[in-house]
Amino acid sequence: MADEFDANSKRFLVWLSENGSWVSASIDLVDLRQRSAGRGVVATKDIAEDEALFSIPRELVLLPTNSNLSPIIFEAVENDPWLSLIITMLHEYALGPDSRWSHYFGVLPSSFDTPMFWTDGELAELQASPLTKKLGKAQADETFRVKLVPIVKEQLPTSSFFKDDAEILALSHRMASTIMAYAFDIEPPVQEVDDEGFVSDEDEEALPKGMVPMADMLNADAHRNNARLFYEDDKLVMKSIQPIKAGDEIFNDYGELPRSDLLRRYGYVTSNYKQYDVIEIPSHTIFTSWCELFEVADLEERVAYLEEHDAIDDAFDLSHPDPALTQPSERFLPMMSTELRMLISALALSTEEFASLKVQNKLPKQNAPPSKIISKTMAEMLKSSVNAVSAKYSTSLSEDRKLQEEGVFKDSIRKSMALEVRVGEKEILEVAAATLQEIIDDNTNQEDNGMKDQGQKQGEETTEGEGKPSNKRRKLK
Ligand SMILES: C[S@@+](CC[C@H](N)C(=O)[O-])C[C@H]1O[C@@H](n2cnc3c(N)ncnc32)[C@H](O)[C@@H]1O
Repeated sequence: MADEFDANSKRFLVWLSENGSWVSASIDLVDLRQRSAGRGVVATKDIAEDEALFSIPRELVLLPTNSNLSPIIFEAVENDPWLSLIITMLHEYALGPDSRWSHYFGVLPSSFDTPMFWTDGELAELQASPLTKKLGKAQADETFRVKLVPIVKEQLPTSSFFKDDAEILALSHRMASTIMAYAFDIEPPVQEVDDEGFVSDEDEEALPKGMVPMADMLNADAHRNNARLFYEDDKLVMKSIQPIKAGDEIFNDYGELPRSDLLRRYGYVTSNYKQYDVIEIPSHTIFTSWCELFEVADLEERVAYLEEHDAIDDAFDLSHPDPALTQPSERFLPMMSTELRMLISALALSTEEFASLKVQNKLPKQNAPPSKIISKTMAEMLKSSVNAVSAKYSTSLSEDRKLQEEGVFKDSIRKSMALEVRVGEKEILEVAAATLQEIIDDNTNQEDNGMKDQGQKQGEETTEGEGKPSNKRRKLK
């Protein structure tokens, strides 16, 4: 097996050089399967910053416009970058040895560890991770069945290669997953930029997706990024962005992805991405917590107003706190997205304040000090939401940590990755709940002291016991 793996790597490198590419003698394509990383690129000599590592001519990029397929085929999918590239890859794959890219296919994967391909038992180990709702398998099946299958059968010159619809569907998933983990957005030779040197979002969205041989052999590992792809007129050049020592692996940048996204898109996780982890708090959970804790007569009106101002998402991310900060409110603030801050600020307004905001057609100000931005009221509501999300997982963080220590999933890379993802999410939930409790306990918050006095005047309690939302609701001023 090792022989075939190595032979495919060698054939691929020969193919590159025979087709106008250049690969530096200071790097090598190596076998990293021992640490479950497939192939990777390493430095064989010390490399200076800004040194070219390899260059690939633009014609060698596996791209719809570089194939010999008619543009009419791509118009049938409205030139969608994903679908166009899937069609191109299906066609080139079907051509077999007659494809210009056949030796490239020899180093591309035929199976994946992304959750899209997991069994129900493996998926169950993700428990309540929001990742389970993002896989979109049924939707992808539907798109492939409705849009791709008819094109492949009726318009591809290689249609006879495909045995039946099921094979087209399976290969479409394989190509889509390859694109997800390997493709690049291919910048054109000349790109229009605005006065400040930025490409417009529309132009960026419209970029075609393409498979860049060799550039996609680079693995990634959060802060270990030491190379980057540069788009030149006639070629794409990978360059070092810092000095690299002989023997070190060369890493591209896949972005600041939470481990759940790393798993969904690339089928692997490493603890180096822990810093980017997030947990989603669904907006309906926030509204439910709010209504359970407080009387908000005009919740629907507030939600409608915020929706009108595009300030409501289906869910809001919570990320890791800034441990360097000492005040709980200061620490918690960076955990919240601006959108979540906006939402809770708007919900916490009194009826009069909200009415005035509406008259001014504005959203709540976000420039108050942290202790004002996260009042006790908000902390109670957020903590109740965080607890509701935690309760959806079937095991606790300490139980999961024990499972990790015992290595219960050591024979299943997929289950152990699921465990790592859910542990990361539970860690954020735990730290969020603890920090929010600190804010609640912080009696220096003038605003909440005022509200508590008022609440007591009405003969109502605030909260019952440690972290439990009161079942007696409190009026918001
Ligand atoms: C762009 S490809 C990189 C080349 C890939 N290793 C190969 O053998 O084809 C992306 C894939 O590489 C793997 N990968 C990337 N970085 C990794 C890492 N730090 N650890 C383990 N696997 C990694 C994942 O399977 C991912 O889907």
